Amino acid sequence: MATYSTIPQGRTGLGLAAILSFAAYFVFKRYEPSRPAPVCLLLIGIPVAISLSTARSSDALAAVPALCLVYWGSLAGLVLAYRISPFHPLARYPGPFLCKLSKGSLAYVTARTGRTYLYLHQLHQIHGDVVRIGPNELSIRHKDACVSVLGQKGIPRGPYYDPRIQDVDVALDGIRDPAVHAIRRRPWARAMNSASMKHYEDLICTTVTDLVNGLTKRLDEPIDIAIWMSFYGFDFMGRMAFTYEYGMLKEGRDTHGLRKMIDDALSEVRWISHVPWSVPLLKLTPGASKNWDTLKAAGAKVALHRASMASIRPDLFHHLMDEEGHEAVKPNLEAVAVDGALAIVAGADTAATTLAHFWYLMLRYPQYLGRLRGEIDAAFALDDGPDFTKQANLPYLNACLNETLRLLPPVLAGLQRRVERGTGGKGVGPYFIPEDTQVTLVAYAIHRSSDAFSPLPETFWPDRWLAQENYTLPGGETVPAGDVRTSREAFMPFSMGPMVCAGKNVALAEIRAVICAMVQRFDVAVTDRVFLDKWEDELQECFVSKIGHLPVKVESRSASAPS
Ligand code: HEM
Repeated sequence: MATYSTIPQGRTGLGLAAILSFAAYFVFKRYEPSRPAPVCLLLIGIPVAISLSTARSSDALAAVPALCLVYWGSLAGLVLAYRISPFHPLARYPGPFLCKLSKGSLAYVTARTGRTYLYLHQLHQIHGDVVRIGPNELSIRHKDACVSVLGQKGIPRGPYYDPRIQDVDVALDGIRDPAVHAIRRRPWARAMNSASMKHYEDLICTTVTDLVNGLTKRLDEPIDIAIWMSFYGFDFMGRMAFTYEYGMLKEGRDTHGLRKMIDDALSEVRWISHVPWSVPLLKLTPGASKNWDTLKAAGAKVALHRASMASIRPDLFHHLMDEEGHEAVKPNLEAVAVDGALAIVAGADTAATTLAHFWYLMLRYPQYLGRLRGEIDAAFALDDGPDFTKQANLPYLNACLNETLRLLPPVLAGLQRRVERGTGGKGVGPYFIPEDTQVTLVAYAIHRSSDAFSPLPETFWPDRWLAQENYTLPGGETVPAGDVRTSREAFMPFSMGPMVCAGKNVALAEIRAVICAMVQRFDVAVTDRVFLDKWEDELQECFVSKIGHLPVKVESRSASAPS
């Protein structure tokens, strides 16, 4: 019996499919279509059209599978062969074979383990400062790359940010076009000016008092300090962003289930930034982004609640809604609601993670706490309210905080930029990056590179941030200043340049205030060292971090405390 491939029209059809797959390949390469309509047209429309036009009408349907197989097979073959060929512009860079073939490989690592930051760090240890982590993507660890990639004259965001494009509007952190981003960033700049900061400082004081009261009520009881730090982060952000009371510190529990909601939502979609073209498929799959939708709705609900109130005081919402009328075009509420949800995740979660990491490191290396406590005691009497300027200038406090953010930055990996087509390429540190290439900077790996931070780049050693003539290493050995390298230009926990964290100053102020208040009043003792041992093993990356539990006992500060 004649099959489709043995009849003359069939052979014509298969030949046509192979030829048109070449054409489709060039269309994909040149225009990178990502919308469902053109993608479906190119992937399904063409083989179906060939079968309809070449098969006898009675065979047309039966011919579709054979044509699709030939068409897709030759298209995939072309794409993969080019990606590993010596003609590819990134051919000379080392990296895992599967990563060169597809970003699906990194998406898989992220989905399965959440430890992409560690995987990329290890790749850099094997291959050096530049690793090919995708068909068109390089991860660069060189200390001089950060400013050229992220700085004022840096590179626009890459497709990693595309999944953040929401149904209604895109949050600030998902905007890739630098001009559009600059417009949307203006209200954030007003929201973070010095007048606004004064207002937030009052809110920090109130929230720190709630934290101290909450902990005082639970003295000597086992508590999870990581959870308490997130109560603080959420209570503060609720007040600061929306004049909203989450009331977690007062009640001593996650009143809105936010911690779990964020963990579930971000774990569910963490892989998707590596394969942003799959967003439309995800949207078509019922329940695939259920937790993410729940989180968005929770953020929007608080924003809409705030919208129902009059302009009462200069919270973040007041600026984002432009209640003072600075902008010619009034912002729409949906966009502000999306930015509000962003503020809760980007603001509350990151600050809480930093504080949890700080306590983990202090419990693991208690030798540093005494010196920190001595500095804080000398600067403030216990009853003094927080002096934000003084706190910002305490050298050892800032050294401990920087060292925490260096070793365990809340955004562990994932700052991606793209050298756009038509730019002719870009010099990044000592490298030339061809156009059409994505560049990823992994804070976790850069911060642990010995070119940027030495000696002991993997060790918690706050002294590296202090200006000294001689340094005593953790092991007791003394080294001259010339042997200590601390590359501030490679320190990027908040990113840098035009897309630097919009809440950096407020985050630092709220974190320092908590550390000062707690270190002066309490001793924190770990109840089970197993949790200290597990802490870094349980750390996962979901753009922000997913952290574990840290059970401790908080005690009233004893006279015998180290000082
Ligand atoms: C320790 C705490 C924090 C850390 C480590 C942190 C870190 C970061 C990082 C790495 C980015 C990505 C920038 C990029 O894509 O290049 C970012 C963006 C952002 N952060 Fe933070 N953040 C913190 C706290 C906060 C707080 C408290 C707020 C709000 C009050 C906030 C609001 C934002 C916003 C709005 C963006 C998007 C900026 C833009 O696209 O222009 N962050 N943050």
